[in-house]
Amino acid sequence: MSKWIDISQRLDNNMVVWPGDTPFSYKVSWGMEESGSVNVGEIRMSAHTGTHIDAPFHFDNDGKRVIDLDINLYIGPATVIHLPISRSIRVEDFQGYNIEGTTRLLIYTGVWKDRSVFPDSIPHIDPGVAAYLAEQGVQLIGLDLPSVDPIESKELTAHHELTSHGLHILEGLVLDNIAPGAYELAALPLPLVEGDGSPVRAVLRKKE
Ligand SMILES: N[C@@H](CC(=O)c1ccccc1NC=O)C(=O)O
Ligand SMILES: [Zn+2]
Ligand SMILES: [Zn+2]
Repeated sequence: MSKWIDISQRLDNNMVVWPGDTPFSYKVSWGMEESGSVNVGEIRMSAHTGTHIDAPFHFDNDGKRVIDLDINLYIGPATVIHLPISRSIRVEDFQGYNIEGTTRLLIYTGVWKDRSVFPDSIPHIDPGVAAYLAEQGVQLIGLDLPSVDPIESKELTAHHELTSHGLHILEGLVLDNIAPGAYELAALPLPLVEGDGSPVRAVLRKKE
């Protein structure tokens, strides 16, 4: 059996987050000295920090919360493809890949090179891609980018289109050292009852 590979961003107090969003912070709020026995940490973060999933409630007041999402989509066979492009991701870009029957599709763009700076422009998912991928059987799309829409977008067209075609969104992956191919994925959200998103520990294992 090959080993599990971590494809998650590390969570530390210096990491970059969406412009204007809650900075990530971990601190020991109840230390050994005070408690007499243990260190107890406190985490403060946005649900859209680092490697995370979106729940439809993020962009739709009537949308599903994290607890309502089917956990089966976040574990299982996944295909990694490389689309090293800085323009938008279009239906044509998937020609030449056999993704038919792929439930979980992870896309490496390699565009977000310097992780110490939040990108001011990213390739977004073009209209039409959601319908095409849904037709191929894709139910989860993951990218090495902080969003599937342009950073400045307020309409979040791709988020809405993907969701209306039954595709679940996984963002902020680290796919730098991952060759294209067939893998197993695990990227489970936390059981956040009201969550609009959730951090995940995303891992991949090469299929034998
Ligand atoms: N759509 C992005 C997050 C996002 O749009 C956002 C995150 C935190 C604070 C503001 C945001 N968007 C504001 O227009 C995401 O899916 O993670
Ligand atoms: Zn998000
Ligand atoms: Zn998103």
